[in-house]
Amino acid sequence: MFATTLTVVTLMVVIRMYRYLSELYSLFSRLNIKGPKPTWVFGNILEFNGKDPLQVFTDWKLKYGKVLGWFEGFKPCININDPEMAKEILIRKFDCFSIRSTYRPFKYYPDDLDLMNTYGEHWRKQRAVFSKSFTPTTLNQMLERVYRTSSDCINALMRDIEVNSHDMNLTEYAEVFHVETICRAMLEMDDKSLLQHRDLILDAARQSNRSASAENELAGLAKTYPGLTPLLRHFDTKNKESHHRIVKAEVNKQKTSVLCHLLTANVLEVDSSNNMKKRHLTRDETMAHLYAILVEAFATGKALIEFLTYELAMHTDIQENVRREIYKTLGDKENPTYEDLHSLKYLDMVINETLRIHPIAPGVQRTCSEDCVIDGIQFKKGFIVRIMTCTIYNDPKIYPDPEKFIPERFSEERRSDRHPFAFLPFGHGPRICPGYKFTMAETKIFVIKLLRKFRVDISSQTEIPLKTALRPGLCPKNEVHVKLTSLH
Ligand code: HEM
Repeated sequence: MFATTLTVVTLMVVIRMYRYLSELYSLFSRLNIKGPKPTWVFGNILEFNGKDPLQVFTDWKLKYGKVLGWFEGFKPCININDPEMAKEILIRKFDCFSIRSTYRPFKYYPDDLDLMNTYGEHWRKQRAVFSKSFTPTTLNQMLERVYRTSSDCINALMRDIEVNSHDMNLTEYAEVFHVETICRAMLEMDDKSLLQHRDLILDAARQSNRSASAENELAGLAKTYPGLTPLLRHFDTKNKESHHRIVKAEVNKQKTSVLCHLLTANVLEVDSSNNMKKRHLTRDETMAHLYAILVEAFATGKALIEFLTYELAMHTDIQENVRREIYKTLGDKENPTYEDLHSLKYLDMVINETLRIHPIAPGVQRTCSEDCVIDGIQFKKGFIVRIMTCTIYNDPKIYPDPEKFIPERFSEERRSDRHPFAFLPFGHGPRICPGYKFTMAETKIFVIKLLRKFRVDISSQTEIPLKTALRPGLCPKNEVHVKLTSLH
């Protein structure tokens, strides 16, 4: 009797599973959305084995067009390879796509409260507070502290070039420059606190990005099968430990900029009697924002400096144009203001071209929160939607000779000929990266200081072409080496 019941139950489970899976994996053909054929349980993830994921996305675009559907394990995903559709999703239909799907599978409290991971009313209120940390006035105050850090970095390079026969491992300096910039400029840490906390912060940022890296099989498994995350997170030990260390660390609460703003800002809320009341951010909300700044800003900003310096070394004529613009626009002014930095138009173009060729954020991700139709395509609640900036950037119809480094593509004239959503290095719409003005300013300061002191060339150790990895943003896979020669 028991054996018969067991057989019947097993059979029913198998039939249900079969029905569920055949319905799931035929979803896109029923919706008339083209895409690679999925295999059961794995979906299309096996196609990434041993390949560059961005190349796989490009190949799919060439084969299936501007919108395609595929499966990450059991999760239905749609890739958007078209600027107009990107605009619909990020702006016009924002209410259906306001949720960001996570790309850091292992999160620890209070990360759930940061901007990356929240949505709805909570996100809207926190975002309003966070954005106010980056007004022109606060940016100018922060930049003063970036100058100090960049001067320290350039002095260290000056000191070390003799020892290293001019071949420099730029990655080491970019990492330290970047973490010190965040600590000094955004958290207004003094030298003593910096000495005390720098390594802790550096370790937390490294571990968080390592944990979410495409090279980490544990993260891959958790992203593909989110149901396994509670089990898998037990193995994410280094990231968890460094996260807890930093969340518990006491930060200087008296004199800080972004931190000070977050500590004193108010959010408006409706209380139980339906009255509006103001309240400060909780300690955990503040900590969540600070942690997000550290890990988001760290890897992206460091990668931008590495990619940019590599391109300047590869194209010394462009480097010379940038140097000329710096002297022509700023003269000998050591510490230009935020507005001065804005007038370096050619440098802007060089940075933008760097972000096009090396898309640090190769996609902008959303989860569809309600069924909707765009351009005849049916988006169902729960779909993961990725706007594939990388496939738009290497489309020869949008960017002719896409493999060539041509800053002039970003002149105002040439930009106005293109779709405004053909370039989205920091996303777009209400969820656009709140740190982009700071990043652009910080990167420009680094370049100004670097090019005033050194000529940058490739060295015998420069990897050409540069190999890249997704950790979780696009970054150089190995250390970036360049040759520096003092100009004085
Ligand atoms: C090269 C540097 C950077 C790149 C390429 C970059 C890129 C991006 C992108 C593509 C998004 C998603 C936007 C969207 O969904 O529409 C984003 C969001 C975000 N970024 Fe950045 N970012 C950079 C630097 C920074 C810095 C310096 C900070 C720190 C202040 C930061 C903090 C954030 C936060 C908190 C969000 C979430 C915003 C929200 O959902 O409301 N990022 N970033």
